Amino acid sequence: MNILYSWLGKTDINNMKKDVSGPISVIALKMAQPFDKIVIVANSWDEDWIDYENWLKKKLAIAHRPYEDVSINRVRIASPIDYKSISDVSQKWINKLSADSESLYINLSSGTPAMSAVSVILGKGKNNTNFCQSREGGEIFIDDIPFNFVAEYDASVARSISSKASALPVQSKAFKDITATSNQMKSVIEKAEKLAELDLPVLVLGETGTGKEVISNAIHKASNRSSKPIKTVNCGALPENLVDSILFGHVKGAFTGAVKDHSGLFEQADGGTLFLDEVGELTPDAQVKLLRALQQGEVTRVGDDKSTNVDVRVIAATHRDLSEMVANGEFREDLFYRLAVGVIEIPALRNRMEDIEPLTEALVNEINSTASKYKNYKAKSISTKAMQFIRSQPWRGNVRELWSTLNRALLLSNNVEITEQDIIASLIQRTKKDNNLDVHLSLGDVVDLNKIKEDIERAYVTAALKATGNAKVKTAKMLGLGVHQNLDTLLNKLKIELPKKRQGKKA
Ligand SMILES: Nc1ncnc2c1ncn2[C@@H]1O[C@H](COP(=O)(O)OP(=O)(O)OP(=O)(O)O)[C@@H](O)[C@H]1O
Repeated sequence: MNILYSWLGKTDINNMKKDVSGPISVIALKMAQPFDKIVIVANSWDEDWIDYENWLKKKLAIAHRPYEDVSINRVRIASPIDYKSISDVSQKWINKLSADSESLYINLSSGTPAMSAVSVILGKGKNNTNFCQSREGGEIFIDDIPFNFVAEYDASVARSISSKASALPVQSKAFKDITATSNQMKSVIEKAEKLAELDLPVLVLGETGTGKEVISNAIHKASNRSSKPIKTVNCGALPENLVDSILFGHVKGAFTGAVKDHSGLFEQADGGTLFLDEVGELTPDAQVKLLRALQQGEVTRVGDDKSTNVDVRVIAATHRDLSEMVANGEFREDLFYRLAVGVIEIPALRNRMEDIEPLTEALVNEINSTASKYKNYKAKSISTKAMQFIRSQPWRGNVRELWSTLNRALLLSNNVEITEQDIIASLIQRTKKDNNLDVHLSLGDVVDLNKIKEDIERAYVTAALKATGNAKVKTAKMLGLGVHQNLDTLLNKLKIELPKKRQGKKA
């Protein structure tokens, strides 16, 4: 039996809508030997599946090819660039289809580069797999990928096992200071440990203060490059006229002020790691320069006429949504795919509540130990009520905000046991500026202003109650309502009921 296996691509759908052949249909209709079965896997565009399947069947029937056994199968992946979930799905399908067929053809033209890469790696491990692609204009060709992945893989497994045996303690040590009690954070560390071993670019995502730099440094420390430097550059702070010089270096006399030869960060990180912090802030011009250096693996100092080869692993981090920036044309797609080979997403602290208490304890120990050098400093601990309060806070600035709040509380309070009040006094007061609504209305629009007002009131009252643990006086103060009776009026209007206070057991 001849089987065709493919991801469903956007081009396939778009072309179907124009009744024009796309990658899958070109291969299905033009391959010398017809397919007995066509298996398509997809994770989106559900609404078009039936149309697509019917359209393909019709085209096959017209061409007198088998058309009954065409199916689109739902698969779940974390994202179109998430290698782990793509590999899980592909492994299942490729194993099954390879066992069911004499010849399994895998279409590499549909789907994302990550999907094709995984298909090639998995398909190369089977003896009955062929890879095919289609070119614009309807031509198809069979790809003979002349590379023995299996032999290469065996050799690399042997290398990795021997390096693991000698490097294991170093690796776990690199991550040991990172508090990770929640399951979310445990899987972040697990992924980071795996990626540390593989010499691949890594993109670390997460809100500000979640620990992106800490994880990136640990990845470097746990990697085979740990004996070489990790160099950090804050891309948001790169002066536009000095980007080239900072990243690639310059020679004496290249510009006014270039009084001696200077190596750039790429050369300084040679053999090691370059950490590009806030990579989403790179200007378009700097993105082009960076991409070129990564593609060519060489850099040229400003004012020099020869280039130097560099061997640098790049770890990039950002709090911005890079995929959205790519979609909006603010970040180059080719650079994105180069950086986002391994992707780690660090969740916000408020979404991993189990970490708050152990983190607080670890940070308190660290602050106590640093402050022990002050003559009159006494080691502090956190009271149960203060810990409860800490757990109830949203920590919008994540671990960094928690750290600075604790630092202020421990250094400034005279209490050996830190109270809830000490923590409240140490919180940075944020003034909320949420009044800058940019509203546009067109003639004929109808707006229910009362409903909008009520939704806003409900959202703020609920959030404030959560933050204060339902304490009415504090909530009223937080919302600028004055006396707590005003809060009661608002709660009645919004029909929000507070949980009944527990009565103490009578003796
Ligand atoms: N899981 C953790 N365990 C212990 N300390 C942590 C953890 N996560 C973060 N920290 C501490 O929190 C602070 C902020 O971390 P880091 O600078 O890595 O955050 P970031 O995400 O890179 O922030 P930004 O986006 O603002 O650059 C640091 O002092 C770091 O040591």
